[in-house]
Amino acid sequence: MQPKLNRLLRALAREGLEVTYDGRLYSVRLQADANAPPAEVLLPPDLPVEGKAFQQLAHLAALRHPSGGEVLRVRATPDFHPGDSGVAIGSVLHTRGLVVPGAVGTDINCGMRLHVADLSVDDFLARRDAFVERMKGHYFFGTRDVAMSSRASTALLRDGIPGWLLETLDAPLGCARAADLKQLDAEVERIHLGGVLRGNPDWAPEALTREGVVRDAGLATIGGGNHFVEVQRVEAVEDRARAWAWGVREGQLAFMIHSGSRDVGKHVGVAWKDRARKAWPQGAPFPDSGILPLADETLVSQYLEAEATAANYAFLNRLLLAELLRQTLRELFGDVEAPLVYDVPHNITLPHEGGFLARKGACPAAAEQPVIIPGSMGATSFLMVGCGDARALESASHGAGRARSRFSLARAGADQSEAALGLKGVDCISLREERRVEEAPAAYKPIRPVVDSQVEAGIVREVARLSPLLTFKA
Ligand SMILES: Nc1nc2c(ncn2[C@@H]2O[C@H](COP(=O)(O)O)[C@@H](O)[C@H]2O)c(=O)[nH]1
Ligand SMILES: [Mn+2]
Ligand SMILES: [Mn+2]
Repeated sequence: MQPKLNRLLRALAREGLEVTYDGRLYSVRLQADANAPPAEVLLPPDLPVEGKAFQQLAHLAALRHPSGGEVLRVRATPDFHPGDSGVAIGSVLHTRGLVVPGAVGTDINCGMRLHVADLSVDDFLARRDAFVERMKGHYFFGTRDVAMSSRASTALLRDGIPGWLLETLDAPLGCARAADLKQLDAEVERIHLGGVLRGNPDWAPEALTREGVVRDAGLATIGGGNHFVEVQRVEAVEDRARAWAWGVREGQLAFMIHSGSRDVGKHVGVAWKDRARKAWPQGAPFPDSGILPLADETLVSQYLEAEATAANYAFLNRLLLAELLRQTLRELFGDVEAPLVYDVPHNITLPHEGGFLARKGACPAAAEQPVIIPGSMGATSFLMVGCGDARALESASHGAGRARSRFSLARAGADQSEAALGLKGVDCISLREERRVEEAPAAYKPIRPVVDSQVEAGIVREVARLSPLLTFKA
């Protein structure tokens, strides 16, 4: 065993974790809790890991509620790294009789959306500057028009994209032309879960359902940090039959969108963190991790409804980010279609085998399902297909995963040269200069071993590779 790995295992043991590693899969448990199910992490030996992420995962597996319910299994994907709110990114949690709002967090239904367009890179680059200026207007300067009626907004929060479409087809309100809405209708089946979870507008900020026209709750905005909209080229196709069926061909332009539920997710996530604390049985000690499950049946179903409400909002947020892009393509390049390949959430709780599966930064990877795995703004991204691997809880990584913190990259004295940050040739469009540094390719793990380890484990298969041309970061 490598000395570095030995050191890590010894350090984890000193911190109270029981850890084994077979060169592929870690098994982690709190020494103090032999009854908790061991959490598994799929991680090749050459990828960086932080002890803190193992701590967070072991605590997640050891969660219990005094009134009952249980954690059945915990698994983590190879993009696994520590999370800011106590739950490691890449965690997948299978429970029965309880749900854990913190295991999804506040960016409910953060997810990836992929479109392709029959436009050559040369034609696109010839008008790159005009494209960038228009998209900056849409994404950064709020010149967009995404107002919608409170009726449409209420329908969205309750019935997702199909509900929103039904209302909007009657009264488009400038956010999409009637012809575009027909296309959106045809594309609903390429949104995970058909773009709908059963929500309830009462859980959303009040301004969204008040009579009149809703103008802003972060709708059609990318959001900060590692969220992005990226123009890519379909570099290579590995599975030609499947790519063909999904409308993907080598040489096409692609558009990848990474964003979530903006103000609505925050509203729901923060409110339920508070509720979980208030609902914790009096006198019972709080878990060391500070992560609180809900076990009361009514609270569980109310939380899931609130989460669904925010998830519906996120589906529309990504859809509108894509609509602004398609509109701009048409303005600049004529009748270019940019059909949807797939839209998939990676922060969400869904029913699973009589219980619940909460993913925080993990992509659903059921058999035959498209899986989107971005690398970084300087690395390859992947379109994969899921294999439905039960051991991996039908989940794949949702990216490469952070290897270095924003702080370590941006701190005074850090080498911020293009070469050190991997920024050579990267076209990053942002109003904040610090984003280029914080989000540089060097911030992320190498994507190849992340993807290969999952192919070898039978979790996903490769369909196509996408290389970045330019990336919008807010
Ligand atoms: N293709 C790009 N991928 C990127 C970029 N910035 C981040 N990333 C990848 O996305 C995931 C997102 O992680 P999340 O935890 O915020 O959901 C991350 O692990 C990176 O691999 C980018 O600009 N382009
Ligand atoms: Mn997010
Ligand atoms: Mn995300």
